[in-house]
Amino acid sequence: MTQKRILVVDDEEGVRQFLYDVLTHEGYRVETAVNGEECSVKLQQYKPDVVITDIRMPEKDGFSLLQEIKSTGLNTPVILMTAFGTTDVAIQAMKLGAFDYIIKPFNLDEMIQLVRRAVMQIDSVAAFPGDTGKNHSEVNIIGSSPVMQALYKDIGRVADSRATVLIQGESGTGKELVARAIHYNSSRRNKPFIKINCANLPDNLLESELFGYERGAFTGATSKKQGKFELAHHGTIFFDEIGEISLSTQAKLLRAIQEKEFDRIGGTETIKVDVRILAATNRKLELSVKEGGFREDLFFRLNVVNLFIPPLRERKEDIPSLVAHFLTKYNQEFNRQVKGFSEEATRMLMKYEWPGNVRELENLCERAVIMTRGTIIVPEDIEFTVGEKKAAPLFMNRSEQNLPLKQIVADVERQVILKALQDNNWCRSSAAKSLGINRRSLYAKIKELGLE
Ligand SMILES: Nc1ncnc2c1ncn2[C@@H]1O[C@H](COP(=O)(O)OP(=O)(O)OP(=O)(O)O)[C@@H](O)[C@H]1O
Repeated sequence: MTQKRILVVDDEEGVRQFLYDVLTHEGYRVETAVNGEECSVKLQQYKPDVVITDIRMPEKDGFSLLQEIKSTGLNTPVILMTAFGTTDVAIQAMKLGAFDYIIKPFNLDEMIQLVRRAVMQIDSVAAFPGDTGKNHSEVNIIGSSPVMQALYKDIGRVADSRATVLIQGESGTGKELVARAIHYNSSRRNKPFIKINCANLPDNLLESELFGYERGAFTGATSKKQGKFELAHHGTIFFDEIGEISLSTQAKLLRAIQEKEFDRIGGTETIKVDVRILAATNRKLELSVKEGGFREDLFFRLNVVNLFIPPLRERKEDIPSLVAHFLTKYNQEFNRQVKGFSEEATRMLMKYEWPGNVRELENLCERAVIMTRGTIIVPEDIEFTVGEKKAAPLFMNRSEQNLPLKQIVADVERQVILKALQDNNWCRSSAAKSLGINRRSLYAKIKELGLE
């Protein structure tokens, strides 16, 4: 077997030397380059089987190098190294066709395994479309746990394909965020991303939402209406809670997906569309298929690629970065300067099981930013939706703090409204109903209290 050649590119001498020693010891022929320019020259001269390159380098960085290699049609696997494992870097790396990326400081065995895999797959590396545009991701997915890193890689891999993706995960794990990340990292990014929530909509309404209708199609159809399928032309349509649709709508949806065409309700003309389909569910759809509640053929159509987002309790190491992200977000929104959680409060966050996942954590942070008196959030400011610790009634806390009555009332209103919105899945009309006020009053309160 011929000795495989590895080219290591890094502007840091220590890293070059280290990889040189380790990989030579593993039996590879190793060559090094100090920057992207030198690498370009060595690619020609040396024809490496695998390239390992740092991302951040002056002038020509790892991404440019990767693009250069891909644009010449070479199948050489490129392993990117970075000290910053952000979502964007991960998605971009995989999207541009990196074999993999590794976060510094890395573990020796991890790198050796990676190189072995790259060498083994030299001739079968998947070719990725070389989108040279900048990353338009408008989606900030936080979390650097191994499972989330793997997810970013998958997003990068599937983004630019037309493949239908089924995103599975418990409620509040970030399925919609992932759907948006796929759209904004695809070539459809400048076209519409249309979401349709399949839950809570009766059949006829869902169908008219999806396919639109002609004037006079039914009582009340006073003018023609375009459906979401038409509106999403050239873009992406995202079916949230797909597991909730009835068997009869499933049949119509299957036709639209399969044939890429449909009829408006009451219409005679067949409309052709080009849409990318993404769907999400917090149910085990496989189970619904078995039980006869979900069509197997539709399931297979949707489940071309399956992405699973693990619940937050299985990736608690992501909590600190999520908390930091939400504190920044809500400090800005409510013009507060909350610095963080006290030690005890942090312990509570890490101990809790998060049945409502990231959404629950976000709501907790939002509420805590609003409610805390100081700049550090203490256990009293924390209220879990389910379990652990129930905060003392807010009114008691506030009145004991000698605050002006107006502020106490506003704080209480804020808390009660937030809770009602949360309990009603952020549906304002249901929240208004549960609060016993009309929708308009709720809107006015939301505005007045800065909860928009
Ligand atoms: N990894 C993450 N980083 C930052 N924000 C997140 C993350 N995951 C979820 N969120 C936030 O949590 C909230 C819930 O996320 P999202 O709506 O995407 O969840 P979901 O799984 O689609 O929920 P559901 O099943 O209830 O529709 C959103 O406000 C989203 O921005």
